[in-house]
Amino acid sequence: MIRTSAVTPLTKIRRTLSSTPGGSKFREEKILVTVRMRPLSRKEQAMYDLIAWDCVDEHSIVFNNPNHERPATTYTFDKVFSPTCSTQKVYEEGAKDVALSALTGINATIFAYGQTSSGKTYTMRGITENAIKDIYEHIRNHQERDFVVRVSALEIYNETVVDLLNRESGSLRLLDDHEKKGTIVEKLVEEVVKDGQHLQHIIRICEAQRQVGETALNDKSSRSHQIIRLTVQSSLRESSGCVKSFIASLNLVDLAGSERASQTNADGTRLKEGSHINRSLLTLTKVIRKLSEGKRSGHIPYRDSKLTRILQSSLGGNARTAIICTMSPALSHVEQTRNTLSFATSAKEVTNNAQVNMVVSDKRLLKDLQKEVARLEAKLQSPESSSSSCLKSLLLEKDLKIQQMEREMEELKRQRDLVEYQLEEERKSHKAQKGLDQCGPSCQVVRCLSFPDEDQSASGKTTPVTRPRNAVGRQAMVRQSATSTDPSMLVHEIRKLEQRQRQLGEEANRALEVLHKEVSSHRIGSQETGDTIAKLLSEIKDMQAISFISEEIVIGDKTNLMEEITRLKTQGSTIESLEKKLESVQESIDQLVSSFASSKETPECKTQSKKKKFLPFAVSNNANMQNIIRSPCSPLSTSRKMEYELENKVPENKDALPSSDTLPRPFQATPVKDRPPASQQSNSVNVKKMQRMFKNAAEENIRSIRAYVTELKERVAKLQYQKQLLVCQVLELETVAGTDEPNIIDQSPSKPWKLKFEDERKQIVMLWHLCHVSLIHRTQFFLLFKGDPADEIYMEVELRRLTWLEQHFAELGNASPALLGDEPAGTVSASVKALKQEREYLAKRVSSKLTADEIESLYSKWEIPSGGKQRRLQLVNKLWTNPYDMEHIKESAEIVAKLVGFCESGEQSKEMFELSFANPSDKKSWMGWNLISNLLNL
Ligand SMILES: Nc1ncnc2c1ncn2[C@@H]1O[C@H](COP(=O)(O)OP(=O)(O)OP(=O)(O)O)[C@@H](O)[C@H]1O
Repeated sequence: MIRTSAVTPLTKIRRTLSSTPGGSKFREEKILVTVRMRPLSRKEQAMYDLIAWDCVDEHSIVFNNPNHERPATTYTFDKVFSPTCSTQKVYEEGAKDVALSALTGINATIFAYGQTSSGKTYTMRGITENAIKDIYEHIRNHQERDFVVRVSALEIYNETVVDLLNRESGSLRLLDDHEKKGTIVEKLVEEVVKDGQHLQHIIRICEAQRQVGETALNDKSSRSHQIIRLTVQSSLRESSGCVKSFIASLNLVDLAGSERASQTNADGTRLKEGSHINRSLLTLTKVIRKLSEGKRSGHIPYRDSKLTRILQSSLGGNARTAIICTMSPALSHVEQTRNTLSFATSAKEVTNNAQVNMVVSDKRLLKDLQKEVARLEAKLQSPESSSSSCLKSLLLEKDLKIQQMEREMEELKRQRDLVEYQLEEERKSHKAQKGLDQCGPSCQVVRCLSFPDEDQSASGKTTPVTRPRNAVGRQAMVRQSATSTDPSMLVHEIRKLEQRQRQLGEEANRALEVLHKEVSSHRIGSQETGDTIAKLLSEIKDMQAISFISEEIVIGDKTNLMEEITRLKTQGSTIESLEKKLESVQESIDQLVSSFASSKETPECKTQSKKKKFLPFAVSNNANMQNIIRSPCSPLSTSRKMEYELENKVPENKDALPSSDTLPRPFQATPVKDRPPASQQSNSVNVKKMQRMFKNAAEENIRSIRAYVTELKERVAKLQYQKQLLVCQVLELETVAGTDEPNIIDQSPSKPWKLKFEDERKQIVMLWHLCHVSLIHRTQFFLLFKGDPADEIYMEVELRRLTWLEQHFAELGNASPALLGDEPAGTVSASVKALKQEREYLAKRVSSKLTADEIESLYSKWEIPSGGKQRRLQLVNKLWTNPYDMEHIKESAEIVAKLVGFCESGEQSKEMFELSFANPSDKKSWMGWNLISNLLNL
């Protein structure tokens, strides 16, 4: 963290223009950067959000760290406007000067930048209104000049440029304007404006045309970037008769706001819009960052987005530019606000090179010429001009007039070239002069245009370093892990997990092969059953193919962790496919079970098929699975519960178990000893009995495979969880390795555990909310970890995992649709969908898990209107919705716990959070196999 200059007097910070000798023909100046903080919104107030920022003076803003762990970060800008500042003041001090440059032939751009709902549209509306008022006042006060004002307006929506004055023209093309080194929007309509009122009217029409949509953060969120361009041309006929015109454009830009899908709850269209918005803002940020580094000559990625292409001349080019960065004061938006302030800090360093755009008005002369010609022609056609002599003289007069005008035009063109030549010469001499200066050219610009304070210049740093929350907040922990964890160990652990993943697939395969043999050798079940098992086999083989890991990769000391992470990231989809395959295997098994069940007619079988309804993973519950499987600790996802519900028989003959060491114990073929000898098959009673016996054995086998697949799913989920942990651990290691900043956190006195626990719990609750984590997972975690000192490691790991997840989601939000495939940011929307399904699942359990009295008292406590529809779902939809209110969280957890039958049970449950990376084979063997082996001991 770097402390930027504190209080700087306005006179110093006003980064004045350098004008050329002999008049202000061109100027080099830095972008004027101001920051406006809006008041807390109603929503933020209702959520008891805290104010995280202080405007300490007119130029500085400081982060109010609620934890008071570190010295506050101060950011300094040309002007900082507190929540009580009026838009009039923002205009006067942050935009007016730049806006009115357009009246003197200098291009100007004013834009608002900031997170969604931070107040960009609100601010730009006021700026535009005030600018229009001042422009027309200026026109009234300068009657000696002729003014022509034209307006055009466009929006960039999902990377498509649309004319707001003529939507019908569809998507507009951008063309390069080589002469002006800018971009032309083809076929963009320009309206000539009559007066201020007319202009306001046109702008209102444009606003109504703009793409606006509702998001969780803003009821009327602008979903596009809007650019209103006013072109002002003013002409003056000088005493010499020469007409000189100034022509310049004023761009009023209201950008769409950067957003996090997790905060806006964006889905479908909104999500797609959001990713386009974020992508073009990312390009804008890159352009600003490059320009701020003084890389004007290097490649600046203007062409990477339509926004930067259109604004090219306003970013480091021929224009004066003012940026108003808008921000929310809320603590919940602190990360986004930091990003905005970081953007603003870079923008401060960008230098523009504005020029006076003077035109010698050929067009005006042509107009005069046309008028004159028209007059003469009219005269020619009049009855008085019928005589030939008159006609001849008129024609002569006309020719003379044309010749005279052509000469005049030539002269004016010559004068224009001369002026341009002089300007070019002035520019060159100005540059040469700067080159002679001891400090060098850039130094002079800095000295004259900006005034960094002594601290900054001494340190050589002017940009406050903003880190991601996790990197700052948990630096101490990272340091610890950095010293205690060997990177190659981590890679090794990752490989071990992957190895285990493959083994699981192989085990499932072997189990199915046994079953297949069983079914075909005893002709149990129908042809369909055999087919289903064959399908299962191929599915599990596919699953193995997916999880195949190249053996060629050698784990050495020098393993490149970043490469490892990249590989793991690309495997994200592999794990997803594995989950899908498991889903499909589960479905096939369910079909198999039902085909067996339907072929049985015995009463005991009926009982079994009834029992099947209570199995947690019946086909009808598959939708819930996706959600549940994401959480490694959901009580419903444990196969144990299912096994308890399976019919269990006491073994009668343990010796009968075949000893195969290639198979997991329970999955042995039906004992040969128990098979009916061929001679006995004539005895119909015995045959029936035997057949029933085998049928039972096969059926139990299928059930056990089902339980096994469930277990597999759970292990895959755990694997994914462990991978997440490893990935973030490796990333943190890399971050720590790549920084040479002093460890600020390490120096601060450590907090008492109780306070730290409360603080971390709040962060975890917030991250659960932001990442749409399963409610069952939240409940279990919340109820299990209550501040015991031994919980510290679990808390840290959960926090890390969630922080990583949140960043991952945010990156998905920034990624281009091309990278994300057909459904952008699929993981975020999948999480939202899964959470919705989980709520529906929980709602279904309300009647069976709570008494009528309990339900009624909950309805009244949670304000569910009587007589309303789907009251159970309404109730569940209210659970876990307010991450700021710990009482609400506690009550929500208690209700969810009742609904899923979760009871707090010490260490064993905690173990489900799988913190150690010990080889899974070192752990207790899976209970399921023992149970199944008992079943086979008929
Ligand atoms: N300075 C302010 N004072 C009072 N209210 C404000 C201020 N700035 C913004 N608001 C209010 O905050 C809400 C969001 O503002 P606005 O729509 O301008 O945000 P935005 O940054 O343009 O959002 P988006 O990027 O989603 O379009 C609006 O209701 C607006 O009236």
